[in-house]
Amino acid sequence: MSEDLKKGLEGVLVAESSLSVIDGDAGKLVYRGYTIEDLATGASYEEVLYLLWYGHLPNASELEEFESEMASEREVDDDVLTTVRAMAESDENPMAALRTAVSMLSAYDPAPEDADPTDEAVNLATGRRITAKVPTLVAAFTRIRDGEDPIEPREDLGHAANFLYMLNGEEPDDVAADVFDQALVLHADHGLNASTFSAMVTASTLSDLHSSVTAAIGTLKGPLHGGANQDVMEMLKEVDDAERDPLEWVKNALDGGRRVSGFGHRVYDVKDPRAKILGERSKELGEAAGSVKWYEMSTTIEEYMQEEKGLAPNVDFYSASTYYQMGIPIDIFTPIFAMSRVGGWVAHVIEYIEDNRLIRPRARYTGPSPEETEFVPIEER
Ligand SMILES: CC(=O)SCCNC(=O)CCNC(=O)[C@H](O)C(C)(C)COP(=O)(O)OP(=O)(O)OC[C@H]1O[C@@H](n2cnc3c(N)ncnc32)[C@H](O)[C@@H]1OP(=O)(O)O
Ligand SMILES: O=C([O-])CC(=O)C(=O)O
Repeated sequence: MSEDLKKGLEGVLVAESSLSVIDGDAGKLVYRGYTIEDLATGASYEEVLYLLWYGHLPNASELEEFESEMASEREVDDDVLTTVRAMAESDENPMAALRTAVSMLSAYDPAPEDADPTDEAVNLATGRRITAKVPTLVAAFTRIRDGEDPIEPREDLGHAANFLYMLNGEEPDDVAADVFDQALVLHADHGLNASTFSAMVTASTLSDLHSSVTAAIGTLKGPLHGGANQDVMEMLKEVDDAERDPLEWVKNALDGGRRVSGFGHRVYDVKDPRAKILGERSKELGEAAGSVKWYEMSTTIEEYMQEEKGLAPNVDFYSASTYYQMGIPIDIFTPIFAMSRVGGWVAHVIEYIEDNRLIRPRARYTGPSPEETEFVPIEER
């Protein structure tokens, strides 16, 4: 075995996957053969879930049946809502609350306790239930935290529109529902990103799907991964509130050795194709509201980061101002990412464990050898 050390597993191939592929030089993303641009403009989040989970785009009747199955699974048990309330009232971090709530869902899930963890039909049904319930958990947490009562899901709305309805208490207009649905499509899958890999590591021990998704949520939470969308908006707000020059803020951050959230990527060397689409949405939302200040601030920073650091924006950079202009609270930007990516986590787990092998890399040992140490019993230390 080669002793080459690949810190952060950069470039290491660990699995085969037919789910999504990234061309990091050209800035292209494809789900099962379909470009992200075609899917973002032509397919709903439910269609993309179907594509990822069942291997092909649904026809009209397949989609209708799938949408109604998903919609019928949205409600969560009262015990789970009680725990969500306790976490919201004690101001728990929204991603931590989501991680706990998803873990708790398993206690109320109808899948048999002794189900074979590699049973695809069981995993598809469980994955569908988890994916259907995540928006209900996020909306309930946010409303309770903001001093409002949670709103029950509706079955007659699509996945995106129903979430906005549960969040705001009123049906979204078509523009809001479309922009949000598109954001869900764009975030659904992205190769072996850290949270997906985390889900796969858990699944590879033949653990259960709730455990995999719980592990993935914990991984997505970090600021180097999904947590960056919240950090981007906090940066833009800080600059705006203090009426500072955005470039002065960015230079200061870089001079202080800090990273600018929303820039850089392990796989893309050029602008993330999702950032291109979300940038357009951010601009359109600004134009509709009569001010493109968030978009302009973002493009100013983008140009500077590209010229000075050679770093291009990733998906989190423009999702931030898109969500903000839709009135979504900043600290649920990352739970919204999870709401979409759960589809990808489920798909990768099912794909990987079909031909499972325990994921277990090695570390190069740099500690002392037994010749360099002498064991001393505790009473003599
Ligand atoms: C959905 C997603 O997960 S997209 C990514 C979201 N995360 C962020 O936006 C956080 C900011 N970005 C980053 O921290 C990184 O670009 C990552 C974590 C996304 C990718 O990291 P890696 O591929 O491991 O690159 P690595 O961390 O080795 O960085 C390479 C160099 O670029 C620099 N760099 C990378 N990103 C940034 C950034 N956003 N701001 C400033 N410098 C950066 C690093 O400091 C490093 O410089 P050095 O070689 O002089 O030390
Ligand atoms: O692929 C990655 O490393 C991070 C990312 O953009 C994503 O998960 O969407």
